[in-house]
Parts: sequence; C-alpha cells; structure tokens
Amino acid sequence: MTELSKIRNFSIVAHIDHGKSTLADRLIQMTGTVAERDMQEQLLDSMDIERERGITIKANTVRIEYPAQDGQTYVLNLIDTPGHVDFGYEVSRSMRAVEGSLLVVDASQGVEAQTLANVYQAIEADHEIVPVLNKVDLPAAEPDRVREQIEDVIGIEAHDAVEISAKTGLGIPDVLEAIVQRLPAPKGDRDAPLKAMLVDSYYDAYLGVVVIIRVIDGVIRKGDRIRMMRTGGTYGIDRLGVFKPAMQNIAELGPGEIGFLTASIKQVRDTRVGDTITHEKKQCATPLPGFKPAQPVVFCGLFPVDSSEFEDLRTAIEKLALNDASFSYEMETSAALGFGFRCGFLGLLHLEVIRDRIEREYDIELITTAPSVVYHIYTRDGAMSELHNPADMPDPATIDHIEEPRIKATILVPDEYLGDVLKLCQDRRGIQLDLTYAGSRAMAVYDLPLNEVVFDFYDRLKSVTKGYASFDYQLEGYRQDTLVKMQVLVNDEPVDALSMMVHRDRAETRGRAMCEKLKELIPRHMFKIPIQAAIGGRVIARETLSAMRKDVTAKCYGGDATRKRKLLDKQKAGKKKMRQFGKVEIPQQAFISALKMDE
Ligand SMILES: Nc1nc2c(ncn2[C@@H]2O[C@H](COP(=O)(O)OP(=O)(O)OP(=O)(O)O)[C@@H](O)[C@H]2O)c(=O)[nH]1
Repeated sequence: MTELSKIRNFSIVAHIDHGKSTLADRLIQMTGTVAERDMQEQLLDSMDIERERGITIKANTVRIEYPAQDGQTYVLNLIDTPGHVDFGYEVSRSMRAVEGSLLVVDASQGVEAQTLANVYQAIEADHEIVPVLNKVDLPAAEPDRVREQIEDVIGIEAHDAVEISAKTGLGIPDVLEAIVQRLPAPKGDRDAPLKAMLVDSYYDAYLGVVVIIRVIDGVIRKGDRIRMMRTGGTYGIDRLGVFKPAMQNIAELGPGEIGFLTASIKQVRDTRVGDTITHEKKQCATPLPGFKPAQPVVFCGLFPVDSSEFEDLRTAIEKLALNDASFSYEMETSAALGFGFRCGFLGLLHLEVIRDRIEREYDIELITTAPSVVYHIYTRDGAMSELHNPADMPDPATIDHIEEPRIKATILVPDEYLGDVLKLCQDRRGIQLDLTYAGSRAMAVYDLPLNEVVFDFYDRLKSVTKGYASFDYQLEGYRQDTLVKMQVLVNDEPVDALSMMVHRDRAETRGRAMCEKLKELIPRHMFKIPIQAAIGGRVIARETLSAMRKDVTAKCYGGDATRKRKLLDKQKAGKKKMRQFGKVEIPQQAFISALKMDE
C-alpha cells in the first residue's frame, strides 16, 4: 500500500487530436513503465475501433512509478477519460476519482469547445489544473497567444503552463515534476470502513467483468466480500491489481489508490459507473453522491437487411449489451422492415459505434430507422408517458401536450463563419443564450431542441464552417412545444418506419422533401402510386409516382429470348433488395435515404 503523500491521481483533459494519447504514451514510456519493445502506439486506446476512429471510448487507467527530483518515488495514477460529448456522465465520474488534471491544448490550434466542456467538469470536481501547451515543435505553434487565450476564455492561471512536444518528448520531465509538485495528494482514512468508487468496468473474455475502482477510505483486499451499494450486488474478490499498463496483481489497495478487481461478476450491466463499493459486513455510512444510472437519449430501430439474419442480430446485440450498460434494446416489429430491435444510445456517436461494430464484427448489414429522442407525452387525464418510437404515439385526441428534450450547445467558431452558424442554429429552432468573442473567434451558446441536433446538425455545422467549428452539448431538460407526428403513406398505407416527430411549423417542408425523395427512390409499378405525408388524418404533402406504361419486356419484341430472360433475371435480383408493402415494393435504400434528408 502506498502512503497518501506519495500518490498523485490525475486525468488529462484535451480536445480531440490535441495530443492526449501521445502525451499519455510518453509519460508511460519515460518512466519505464513498459519496456521500449512493448511500446505500442497509443497504449491507452485499447479497442481497434477506437484506434481507427481516433477516439477514446471507455475510461482506462495506468499506474506510473516516478522517481522525482526530491529523491522520493511517487505513484502517479492516470485515468484516461472518454473524449466525446456522448460520454459526459462517465467523464464526470472519472473526474471525481482524481484530484487534478493536465489541460492539454494544442499550441497551434488553441482552445476548442470540447476543451471547455471538459475543463469545466474538472473545475466542478475541484481539480488543481496544470495547463500544458503541446505541439510546440510545430512552426505554427503560438504558445504565448494560447496561454493568454486559456486565461481569457477558461479563466485559469496559465503563465506557468508547461510547454511540450509529446511527439519529440520535449518537456515531458517538466510535466512529471509538475504533477508531483502542483497536484495535491489524495486524502482518505485507512481505518474507516471501505468506501471505493466504481470508476469503470469492461468485459474480458478470460477474467469476466473487470471493475476499475478508486479507494476513498479503508482498505480492500483479495478475498474480501464486497457490496455494491446502489445495485445491491454482493461478491467475493477473486483478484485485485493495478494496470502498469499490463495487469499486475496486488494484495491490497488503500486510500487514494486506483486499481481493478474481478469477482465473478457476469455482466457489465451489474456494475454501474459511479456506484459505491463497500464491505458486505462492515459497510460505510453513506454512498458517494452524484450517482446516475445511464440514460439513453437517442433511440432508433436496427433491422437486418436480410431478414434471415435476425437471430444473428439478436446474438450480436446481446453480446454488445453485456459490455455496455448504457446501451438498451428491445425487440421491435415493423410492417415495412420485419423483425428488429429498438435500441437506445447515449448519443449519435454511440449509435454509430454500435452500428459499426455489428456490421464489422458480426458481419450483419443493417437498416437504421430515423433516430428519435425521447418525448414526454402528457395525456388529458394528467398522466405522462415516455415516447421512444413515433410509431407508438397515442391517439392525438387523448394528448394534452408534448414536451421535448432541449440541450445547451457551445459552439466555437472563427469570426468569418459566425453568420452561417447563427443561421443554422436559428433554422434549428435555437435560442441564443450568449455570444462572446475571444481573439478572432466567437463562442455562441444556444438552447436547442435535441431533436434538431441528432439528425445532421454536426455534419451541417462542419460543412458551413469548413470544419473549423467545434461543438459540445449537454442536456438541459424538457420543454413544451407544438410537436406532431408526421406519417408517410405509400399507396394509402402508412409506413411506420418512416414516421417521425416534427415541429408543427416545419412539418410541411419536411413532408414535401420526404415525398419528393421517395418519389425518386421507389421504382414505378404497373399502377399509379400516391406518396403522401400526413399529420393525423390531414395530408400536408403529396407526390404521385406515375404508372409504368408497358411491361418492361414488351420492348424486346418477339424472338430474342435470351435478352428477355436476362431482363427478367435482373428484375428478380433487384426484387431481393425490396420490401413488399401492400401492393408496393419499396427498396431498402429508400428507408435510409429518405431519413437522411437534407433540408
Ligand atoms: N507535431 C506534433 N504532433 C503531435 C504532438 N502530439 C501529438 N501529435 C499528433 O497529433 C495527432 C493527435 O494526437 P493524439 O495523441 O492521438 O490526440 P488525442 O488528443 O489523444 O486524440 P483522441 O484520442 O482522438 O482524443 C497525432 O497525429 C499525433 O501524432 C506534438 O507534440 N507535435
């Protein structure tokens, strides 16, 4: 067990690509935590998908032993936090598990929106913050300007920011000294009942669920019986250890220490980030504050393109859910798409990651229906229910009012693109909360409906600002608005998978765009097909797909049998990718394209 005064726990706060992983790797390498030959690029981002997409999804930790200039050896525990807005709650928990942060800012780029969001979490967790200016090797680096910017925009002292190049290794010893000298040692009581925070967990094929913990008070030992205070589960500890970054067993962990345990826990779902771990017998008096069960905010249907792969999809989803407590699912049937699952995600990135993994790791092609947020439906009898799927909307006559989730979005953008950004936010029913300038950049804070953001807001923002804007958001709560369910009818039959919730004022535009798109996507039939968008019983947009004049084979007059054959075969192959809907066949592609509607 390590003495409290010799421990420093910290996280690294940075915007994507500012060099968090490179710096972490350097710290590990420079302290000899791993032998040079074992050094693999970006040790902390362990999953392939993370590496490919260049994002950090799950929190991870490493214990570094550092002989400091004062002659003492310190234990430095780094907790790597997820870098994306979707994982905000997990970031906030990891932050509570450490006492300080390195704020890494790319000296050639400056402060970005995500830097702000994460640094505010660190400030909220009472962290001591050491600013680190990275990439000073780049000719475009302007450390002095960025130092000023940190002081102006974030409002923390930055004159003693450490200048480094994580790439060349310049300044890394200064970072290590700053961690020891400027970050506080943890506090804790060795003799108090055990109180540890569940920081993160993951599934390991050999060990089962591995739980990452931070001990606050007391001592945890191998063989102890523990209780998770929020979920109520009790377990016997099989294995206790630390990450260096490879797993190393250890007999006990005391106050201030960070490590892992395994305890024959079957699924990640049984471990909730933010839960308090104590001894089964001698329990601590109160659990840690701020615990929040994971709450999916974006829902969509996932259906196999090939309906015979439904069981494979079920297996894939069950396996992924075992390892991800924030991903929820239930079976869903759609008249148009057959059997599938309604799934809940923390945000769009989370959705994309899961979808990618199903397609790649399980080789199942998927159809994704329109992502939808969760609405609160208040019926006339005063009851409130959550609506996860527009298809389940109750009879409008019974509804008193509907509330939708709103977010607070922070956008940082160079001045020249500000006009376009403001227009985009306005178009998405945004309410401006704040607009400030820092140097040549503006920071706009908007209250926006989550529904208007989940579709393609981020893509639009990137395209109107040529990629220069950065964006971050957090959920703010629910507000009433005039929301309606828009249905799509093809040949007078409603197609549920295309239903969506829209604001009343925008329904016509959306409806028209949807009908036009479907007219292009649905092939002609032998009869005329009306395509309509409707609210309740009222049609708000309509297109008509005219009938095919003749049999396609008619033009192959008479004799040429092979040609006729070929044409029929081609038609048949095309049909496989269609879904029969009433008398109409709708191609799979239509579901995807019609939902990815640009305005
Ligand atoms: N020139 C230069 N490039 C650097 C430096 N540090 C990191 N980079 C490069 O910047 C890019 C992003 O670095 P990462 O360490 O992956 O950034 P990150 O913040 O961990 O990014 P995420 O994992 O996506 O959050 C990589 O191509 C690095 O090689 C530096 O000091 N100088």
